[in-house]
Amino acid sequence: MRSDLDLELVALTKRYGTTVAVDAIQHLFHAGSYACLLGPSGCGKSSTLRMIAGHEEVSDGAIVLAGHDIAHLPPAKRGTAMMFQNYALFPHLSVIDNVAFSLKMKGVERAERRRRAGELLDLVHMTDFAERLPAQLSGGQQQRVALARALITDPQVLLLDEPLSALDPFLRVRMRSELKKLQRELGITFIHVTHGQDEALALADEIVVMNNARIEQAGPAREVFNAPRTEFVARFMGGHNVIALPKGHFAIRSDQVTVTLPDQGKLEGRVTGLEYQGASVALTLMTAGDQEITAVIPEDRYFAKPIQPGDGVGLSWDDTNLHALTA
Ligand SMILES: Nc1ncnc2c1ncn2[C@@H]1O[C@H](COP(=O)(O)OP(=O)(O)OP(=O)(O)O)[C@@H](O)[C@H]1O
Repeated sequence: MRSDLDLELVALTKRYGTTVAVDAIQHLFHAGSYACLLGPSGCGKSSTLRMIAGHEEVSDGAIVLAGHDIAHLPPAKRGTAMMFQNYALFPHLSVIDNVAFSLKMKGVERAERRRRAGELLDLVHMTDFAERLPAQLSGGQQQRVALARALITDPQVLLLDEPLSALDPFLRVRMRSELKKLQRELGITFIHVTHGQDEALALADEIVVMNNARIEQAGPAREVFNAPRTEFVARFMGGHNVIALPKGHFAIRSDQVTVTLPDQGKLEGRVTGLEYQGASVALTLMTAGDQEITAVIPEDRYFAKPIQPGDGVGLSWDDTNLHALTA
């Protein structure tokens, strides 16, 4: 259902000289949703985000927020705010002055901007650090300050460029659940750029997969993971095999491939590799037709009847789990 605060990209294009970084993309971000722009390095994610923020000029197309084309407005007038990868805090300003900065630029008087900044610091649990300088904070704390600073303008859309990439893996997982919680509490649209599939699956209501300057597939996280439409999406999301069958190319999840006795499968193969993964075991198999297939088996099932590299096996699946690929 469309709402007044949706954000729509209409044939949005970015060219740098002869390089087309974003090629006439079309997309509707529903108001209040958490969207992840996902794709490999160089696919055009950051250029898209920066155009929405107003930090990159639009070559062609429109960016419609709340019914108005904001593509040519200055960043502060768009109803969007951006949180940068390196947080971009002012090193000489205290935490609270960093957060209040954009209100100062707008001419809001000191008492009011400190009150508002205090509220935002409370929201991100950083009240106790209000008078510190950014250099006296950990990476995770700096990130909270950067979030508060972006949110102080009351944006309808918060844009986050790889917000978790500077954090260590443990903190990354913790901060990602905090981001999700914050988005739910605020009820505004978050658009989060990442090249991490796990991050996108964990956070997004909607995943927008980009490849070569275009949107390859967009939809709810579960749908994009379970029903990839192209070979690129199947491989990039991971956890899938792409197999060529007489009727065409199909994706099937590795945990939906079963290993049988050699003459009982749909395809015959040989085990070429074996990886213990804790809860499961990943078997790499080469079919008679030279296709590499991975089967992920629960570890108890594997150890009840272990098979070894070199063993001949059959491979089977439920045909309803095959997803036809269009490219
Ligand atoms: N300022 C620029 N001048 C020229 N080309 C650029 C510029 N910025 C980006 N590009 C090119 O545009 C394409 C898309 O870049 P972009 O940064 O949007 O991709 P990305 O998906 O965000 O990549 P990454 O994950 O590495 O940040 C790339 O081919 C890149 O080299």
